[in-house]
Amino acid sequence: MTYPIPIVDLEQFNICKEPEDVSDDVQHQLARQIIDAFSTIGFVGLKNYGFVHLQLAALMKEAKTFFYLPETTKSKYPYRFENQYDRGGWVHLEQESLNYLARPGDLKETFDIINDGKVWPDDEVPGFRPAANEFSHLCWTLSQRVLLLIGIGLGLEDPSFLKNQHSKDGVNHAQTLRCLYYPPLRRDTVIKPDQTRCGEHSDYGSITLLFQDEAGGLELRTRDGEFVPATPMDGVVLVNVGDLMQQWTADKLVSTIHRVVVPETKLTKERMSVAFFARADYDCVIKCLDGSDKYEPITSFDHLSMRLLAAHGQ
Ligand SMILES: O=C(O)CCC(=O)C(=O)O
Ligand SMILES: [Fe+2]
Repeated sequence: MTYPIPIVDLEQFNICKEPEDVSDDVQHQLARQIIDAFSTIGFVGLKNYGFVHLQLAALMKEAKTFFYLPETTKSKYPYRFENQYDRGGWVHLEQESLNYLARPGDLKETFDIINDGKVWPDDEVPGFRPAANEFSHLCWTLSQRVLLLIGIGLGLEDPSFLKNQHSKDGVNHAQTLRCLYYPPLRRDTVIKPDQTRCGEHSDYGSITLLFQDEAGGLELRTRDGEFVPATPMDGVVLVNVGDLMQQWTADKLVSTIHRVVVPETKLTKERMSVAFFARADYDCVIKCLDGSDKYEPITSFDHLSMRLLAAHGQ
């Protein structure tokens, strides 16, 4: 089977290059490729995007050190969603169902980081915070590049409009870095009906950058309704459209359902991934860019709150 996701080479416009040094032709060509992918399958694979896997390996190592800690230690850092300024932390196994129609919960643990988090396991894993902050910064920079290409590709009057709604910091910034750990399953583990590593869902925000290790298991649903594997490729980051971007573009760009299945073999292999969710600033009102009223305007914060509460069974 051919790989279901188009791969785009970002070498000429990677994050080490200044946009003003890159010709309009190159930018428009890349923008077209991104829009083609985002308006059909909803995912693109980027290679040569400008940072190496050293930083990813460093973050995964620190995150694993955290996930390997005893439950009693990890529960000192529980996931909270108090308000827009105070959320993040550790989600335990089976706590969250990304497919919120299916309970029981997903066979995964996560650690979410927002606003440099208030909750950090600095005593136990001192290298986690610096590795995550460095990685988050690189991801934000890359997400800005992709948002600029979307603005160019959509022919917006101000091509920077979308990227300028995604601040790096400040009270309204909403970017989240999530480390996901899928523990090994024992041969005698009872997997409950409908239970999987990560339930089928579409992402909530604007775009997601997804870095996977080599374990595999990610699948996405094509327009024919069939799930196909999105096997990890060395040096490729997957970028996909979230629901709020679909709404913003009045369905020109599409968010695609995906999931992580329990492998049929190698059950005892662990899996790790890192997702960076680029979300519009909390106070940004999302109104259809084409001027239509296809969707009611909603703030980025209201949309996110609704989706997070559903995933946590509330
Ligand atoms: O772990 C993965 O590969 C997918 C995670 C995911 O889809 C998500 O967190 O939204
Ligand atoms: Fe996802």
